[in-house]
Amino acid sequence: MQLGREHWERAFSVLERAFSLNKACSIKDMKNTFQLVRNIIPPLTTKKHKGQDGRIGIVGGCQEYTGAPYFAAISALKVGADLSHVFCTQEAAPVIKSYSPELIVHPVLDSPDAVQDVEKWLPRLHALVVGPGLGRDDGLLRNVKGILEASKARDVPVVIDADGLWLIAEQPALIQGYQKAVLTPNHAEFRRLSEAVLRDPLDSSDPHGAVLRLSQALGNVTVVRKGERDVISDGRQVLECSQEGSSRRCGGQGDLLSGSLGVLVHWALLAGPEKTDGFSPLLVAAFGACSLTRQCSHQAFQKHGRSTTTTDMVAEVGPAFARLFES
Ligand SMILES: NC(=O)C1=CN([C@@H]2O[C@H](COP(=O)(O)OP(=O)(O)OC[C@H]3O[C@@H](n4cnc5c(N)ncnc54)[C@H](O)[C@@H]3O)[C@@H](O)[C@H]2O)[C@@H](O)CC1
Ligand SMILES: Nc1ncnc2c1ncn2[C@@H]1O[C@H](COP(=O)(O)OP(=O)(O)OP(=O)(O)O)[C@@H](O)[C@H]1O
Ligand SMILES: [Mg+2]
Repeated sequence: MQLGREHWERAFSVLERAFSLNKACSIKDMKNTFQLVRNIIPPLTTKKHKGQDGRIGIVGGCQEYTGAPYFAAISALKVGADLSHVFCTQEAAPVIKSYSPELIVHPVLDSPDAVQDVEKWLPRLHALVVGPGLGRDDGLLRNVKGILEASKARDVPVVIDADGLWLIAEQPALIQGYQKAVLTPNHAEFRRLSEAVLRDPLDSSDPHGAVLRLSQALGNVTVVRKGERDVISDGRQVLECSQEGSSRRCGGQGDLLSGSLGVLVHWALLAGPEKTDGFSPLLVAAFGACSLTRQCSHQAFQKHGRSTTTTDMVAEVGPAFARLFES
């Protein structure tokens, strides 16, 4: 299909808004970063079997929070994963199952055998997203510590979000130097993490530097600081994503981001650095998830305005993905 001038002008302005690398970057660089995300997306063919495009696990879901793991898990499927597992507490499981028949739900997180119960699934999972709706119960966090250690031992990529970041702020050594980890803190989580790791009050005058320093202090773990602009760093490079989103700040948008990122991390690592042109695959995956989440927010807000909720954004994942990465 021939794309018209208007399409390219619109795409160009999206790219301009969406990308900057350490403040200095050319238009070519901007186009390239979206192109790098496109490069990691596996083609849809008739030759694949179920599971090949992603088997993602979400660790979270407790008495108080059932929406967060649902949003993360359903977003992973909508981005293009084949199977999405949720490992949650016993009482959260029937609730999460009832939201969607598409999710595989394991009521194991508060069992005495939680670590073994999750560990036996690890060889079949491509990435874990740890934290959405986990809560801060000491017993659950002890189990999650064991799950993280088992994931590292098996080289499983992990995205750590929400209450998973509470655990990392308490015990940064758990993730120190693990090259297949991405942390996705919001405003409060970033402050907590940064002050715990760097043992200094957060310098709010230098948002790029603050993310760079945290990533370096954690041994080049990739950090995505969400906010008005998302700042992403692997301790070597800094990317900023300011794709147009919306002014709605309803809960759950970060869960959509972390679930999407679980899939993109798997795709990026599978594609390898030759497809990401010298950028770390995890940086490219993170840029993809940030721009996708913000585009979902933008599209949902255009339809629903102030009443926009995360469910409306989930419905936009397919169209937003196609618009950003497949047009
Ligand atoms: N439907 C659900 O089940 C949801 C559950 N959630 C879960 O709720 C738990 C707690 O997550 P929270 O994100 O509330 O974490 P926290 O309990 O650390 O709270 C963060 C606080 O920071 C404030 N804040 C956020 N952005 C700010 C900014 N820019 N400036 C100043 N203050 C700011 C928020 O109002 C909130 O009070 C997690 O397990 C999370 O996954 C959320 O994901 C939202 C949806
Ligand atoms: N002020 C803002 N303007 C535009 N987009 C924003 C703003 N703050 C956050 N976002 C976007 O909203 C999404 C979620 O970020 P947020 O900081 O709300 O995460 P969160 O608090 O973890 O969400 P959740 O409620 O799922 O836990 C990200 O894509 C981020 O880019
Ligand atoms: Mg969150």
